[in-house]
Amino acid sequence: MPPSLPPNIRIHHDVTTSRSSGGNHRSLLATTTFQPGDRIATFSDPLLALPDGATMRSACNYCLRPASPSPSALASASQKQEQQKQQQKELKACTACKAAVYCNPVCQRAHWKAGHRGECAMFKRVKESAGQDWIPTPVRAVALVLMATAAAGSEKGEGKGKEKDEERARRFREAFGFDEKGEGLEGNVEGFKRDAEGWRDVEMMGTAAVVYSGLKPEEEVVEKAKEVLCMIQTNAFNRLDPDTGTAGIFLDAGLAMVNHSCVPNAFIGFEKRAAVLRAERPIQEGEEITISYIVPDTALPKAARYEALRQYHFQCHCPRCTDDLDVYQVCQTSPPAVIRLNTFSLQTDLTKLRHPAIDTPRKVSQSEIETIHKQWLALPPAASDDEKDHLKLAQARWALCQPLIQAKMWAIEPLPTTILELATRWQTSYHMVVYALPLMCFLALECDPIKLVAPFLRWRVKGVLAIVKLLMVTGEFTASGELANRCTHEGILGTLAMADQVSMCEALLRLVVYQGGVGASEEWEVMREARELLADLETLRGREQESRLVRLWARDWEDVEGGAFVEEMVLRPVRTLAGFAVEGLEAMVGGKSLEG
Ligand SMILES: C[S@@+](CC[C@H](N)C(=O)[O-])C[C@H]1O[C@@H](n2cnc3c(N)ncnc32)[C@H](O)[C@@H]1O
Repeated sequence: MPPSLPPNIRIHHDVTTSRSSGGNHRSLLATTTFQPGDRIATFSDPLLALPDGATMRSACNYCLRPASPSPSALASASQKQEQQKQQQKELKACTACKAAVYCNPVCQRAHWKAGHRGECAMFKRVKESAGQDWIPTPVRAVALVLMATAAAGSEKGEGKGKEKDEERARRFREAFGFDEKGEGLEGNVEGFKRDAEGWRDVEMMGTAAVVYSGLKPEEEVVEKAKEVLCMIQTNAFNRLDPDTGTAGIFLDAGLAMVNHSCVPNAFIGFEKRAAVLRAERPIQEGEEITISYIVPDTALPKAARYEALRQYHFQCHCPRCTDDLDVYQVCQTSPPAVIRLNTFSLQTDLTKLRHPAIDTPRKVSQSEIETIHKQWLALPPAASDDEKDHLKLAQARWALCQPLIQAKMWAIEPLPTTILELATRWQTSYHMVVYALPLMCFLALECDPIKLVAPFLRWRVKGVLAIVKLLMVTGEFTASGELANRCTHEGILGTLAMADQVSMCEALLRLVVYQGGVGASEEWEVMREARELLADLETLRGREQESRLVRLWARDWEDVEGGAFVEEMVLRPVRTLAGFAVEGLEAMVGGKSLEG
């Protein structure tokens, strides 16, 4: 039986492409039309939804919500540690196994029924035998499947609980193809076997799952465990979002039918125990729905994308791979409907997205880009966490990126990552924090809109929030007269002195709330933070007129009065600040004098 699906999508079974021929085999098709940002389907009853080992004690093991406050994107390492301690206090551990934690008794009861009953005994066994109070997530996932399917046939239990267990076991058997009737999820077992080292891991984890489950490690059971593991590795989605502290795996047999493309028309977001599939581009009725399996690596050059896709064992033949297009070319050929959405973003110059200002005679070829990326990856990491060692690494990276810099190919990796990593470090540095602001503005204008054309994508929304947080810092420095001690660059000082930093923050926060609402949900940490900051700003007196104009713009981007205000007071200073980024970088990591 095919997996049950939410409305608006169907599974297409392509009998002409068998698994062995490397084709897509099954795919997900739209049964109606979707516009960018539309919610295509919600998958709220997954086969498996687990936090990963590292977040097992800082996120509810049922609804997967990290305890609040989640470590913010800009928190320092020590702040993050403190926040994590706080999180652990908020979550109550299962009194029996002390391994799984929950945000409330409702989640705990639900998880008991969803498989923790069997798992609880397993955690206790592992603790007693190996002194270990956690289990690697893939092993935990396989053990859950094995225990549920083994227990279902037993005589134990009765009533509703037993019925539920039987139902879970039936869904697992169908999904993993334990019944003769149907084929299960794609496992690419032969592909996994070809990678000797990877296969050793599969063997080890499969065997561990059998032993931890309390089953006899007979050959047949271990073989089954290895196959289940390959299916999980191939079909489960990683819920990783380092900024909001969420991580783990999510497996739904229906969603698992969605294939990969490096120019996807859809994307997935996670909301507690559900996955939401949304349109990134317009999708026609009958069209295949594709996502990127390798977010955020989709923007990398081809060789790096292939490396990231290795665990899926297929050769990508999407239009981008076939013609080896770079991110500028993908952006230029994006549907007008997606480009137009940037009217409500920081990069409102749509012509720039269509015709980037690359220095054509200096344009760097794809093979040169591949070489730069490879050399960049091969650079030794910073020798220590010391500022000086990080600066050395940044200098080496900046030097490697010179051809891209000369050609003004700002959005080509590894240049944006080089800038972002510096900006992220500078955000928490006493001396450099103000200089992080132009860098973040530059990324939001010159890199992110090219790499991710739809402005509602989470990465872009997060970039806008990062600017707000830096503006709040510089706003405080301005108010306390501290700004000149932290920054000597006259351009930055002048721009900030002239700017209405509060209106800038309000406008950017309204952008975050709008675009975050399209591409994510109210539950998203970034949205929660933005709403809180906005509420704080709304209490400020004496700026009713500015706030009215910002709200006019946020309600209708084409509003003449509101639009003119935001252009002058918000977008222009953001562009001016972004304009100082490259000279600042040249001075800090390129060895050129700022005065020069
Ligand atoms: C999550 S499953 C997707 C559903 C799968 N096509 C099936 O029939 O079960 C992932 C697997 O599908 C195949 N696949 C996904 N995207 C593909 C693509 N663009 N080209 C070829 N195969 C693809 C690969 O075998 C991959 O490991």
